[in-house]
Amino acid sequence: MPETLLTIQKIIYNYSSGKRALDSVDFTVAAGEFVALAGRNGSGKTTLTRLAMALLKPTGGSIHFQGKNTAAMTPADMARSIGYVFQNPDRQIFRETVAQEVSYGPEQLGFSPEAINESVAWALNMTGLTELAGNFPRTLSRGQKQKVAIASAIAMKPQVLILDEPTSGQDPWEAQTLMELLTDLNQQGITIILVTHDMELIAQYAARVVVLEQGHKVFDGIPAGLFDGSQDIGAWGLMPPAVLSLSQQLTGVEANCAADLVELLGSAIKRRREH
Ligand SMILES: Nc1ncnc2c1ncn2[C@@H]1O[C@H](COP(=O)(O)OP(=O)(O)OP(=O)(O)O)[C@@H](O)[C@H]1O
Repeated sequence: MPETLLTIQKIIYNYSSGKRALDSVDFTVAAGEFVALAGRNGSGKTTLTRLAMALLKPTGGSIHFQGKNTAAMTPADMARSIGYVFQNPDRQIFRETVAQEVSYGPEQLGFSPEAINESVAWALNMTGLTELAGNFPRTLSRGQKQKVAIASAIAMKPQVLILDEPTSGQDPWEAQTLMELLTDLNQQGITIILVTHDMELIAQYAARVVVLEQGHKVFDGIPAGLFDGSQDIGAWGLMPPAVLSLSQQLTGVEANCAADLVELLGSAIKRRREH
């Protein structure tokens, strides 16, 4: 059985305004998972990930990483285990070249010069940025900047990567390339926690989805279980992916993505011709 990496137990978080953003949420993540964290605006997703990174301290409950209580840990401590990619890549890009940007984290963590070179080369290669190593990051496209942010996070060799809406503001092509990158990273053993509103991405890429609603966890299971009609997802501000609704109507079978729908329709047409 895969090792449990992150264990969030009965977490409560109140902002200083008195707003209770999370109320008794349990959330565990095992090594190698690809989990989506969904929920309407203000449901508590960012608060939960910021707690996991020790950027916030819980009002109640506990957070353990690999069995160790993180109460006394700082964001810098957590950065060794969990990489965080912000929604807006401009928030975390400030060095002169892509390579310098990506080497910043490993330098801060005290990697040896050899280890820095090795991890930067690996991270640039994984994200397809090797050719752009000498470029000025701010002149890159939004999708490329997002990849620089991901390269910077994975160069620290974290076990878990948390991404907050990484495809927002990207065209469908960039979004798909980015999701394929996350799938590759997951296959290389990096655990992925993806914060997203995008149900199409959840259906196509995530193995598990956790839904928050007004600071409560209301669903934790496989994406198909979220979209099979057994849950009142409209009450949580969610809509099933269009491709899934369409495939149910046209073929009576659920397709997770457009490619699956094309295949299902192709076989349905073939069967009809044969009869
Ligand atoms: N700094 C803050 N001070 C007071 N309340 C806050 C603060 N940050 C967030 N909140 C409130 O806490 C609740 C949860 O916010 P959070 O940002 O975690 O939600 P979210 O699901 O990430 O939303 P979004 O999808 O819009 O990013 C919301 O009601 C929000 O208004």
